[in-house]
Amino acid sequence: METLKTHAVHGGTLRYLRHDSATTGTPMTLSVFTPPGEGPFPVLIWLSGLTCTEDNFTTKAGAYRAAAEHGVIVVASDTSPRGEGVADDPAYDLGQGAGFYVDATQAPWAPHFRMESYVTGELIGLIDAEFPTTKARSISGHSMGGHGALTLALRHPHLFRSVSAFAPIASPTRCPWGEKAFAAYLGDDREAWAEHDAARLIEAGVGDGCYDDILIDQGDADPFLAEQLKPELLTAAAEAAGQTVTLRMQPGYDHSYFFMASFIADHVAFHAERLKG
Ligand SMILES: N[C@@H](CCC(=O)N[C@@H](CSC=O)C(=O)NCC(=O)O)C(=O)O
Repeated sequence: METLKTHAVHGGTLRYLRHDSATTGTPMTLSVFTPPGEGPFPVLIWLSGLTCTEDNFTTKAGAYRAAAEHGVIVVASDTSPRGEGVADDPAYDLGQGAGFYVDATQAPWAPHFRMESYVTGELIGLIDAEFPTTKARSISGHSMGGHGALTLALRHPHLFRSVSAFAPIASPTRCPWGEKAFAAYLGDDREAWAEHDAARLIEAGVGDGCYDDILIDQGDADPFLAEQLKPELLTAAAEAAGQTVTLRMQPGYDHSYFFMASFIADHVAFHAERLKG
């Protein structure tokens, strides 16, 4: 891994890094915060939303004071492969910056858009190899990244101790962002789509019993709430399946990183409690 920049923050160290990914076949960038001390430390993986790189969370979420206090490494991934030879779309909700944390099966996306394998395989392996980790890890994310955190945690429960999300796309098979991306990346077979839909996975009992609670914060002034995010589909599925989900509707908050900065410390504490047990 190549270190691009290093900053001291809250007594720890923040690094911006780049590596050549065998999974996506492209260079991938990320940031890693290590708390003060020698470690080993547990890890929180963060997945961002549409249009983001690793930088949005790193500069705007204000997560590192809490991460330093709790002794947690925080890793922020990019949201897709990028580069001149990588397929793209002019719209903000498809292609580069919009990888949706699935492995694409369709042309022209399939060769590089392999974000599920990247996060659950190569990224996690690299972090454990290069940083002083306990090998215990949790996952969280925002919007498209909230969908990614929930689905990767449900589909790979052996990898994660806990999962939380901010304003996640709760059921991508039932909203315009998800329908567009899944049709492009996964093709016409809606049964294949359901395997990457958090509400439908919970409904089907996937990940059953693996997480004692799933913490979700959602702003009630979020402009995407009714059309794209639909947290009620997640809570209905959870109730039917007997999965505890704590959905906190936060009055007056929108979809921005100001919302996340307001509650990120609660999420770090939620994960730290489960990572240390
Ligand atoms: N450009 C779009 C909306 C883009 C947007 O709001 N992106 C969100 C994530 S949305 C779901 O995945 C985001 O995190 N943006 C980056 C930031 O730093 O705020 C539009 O104009 O509608």
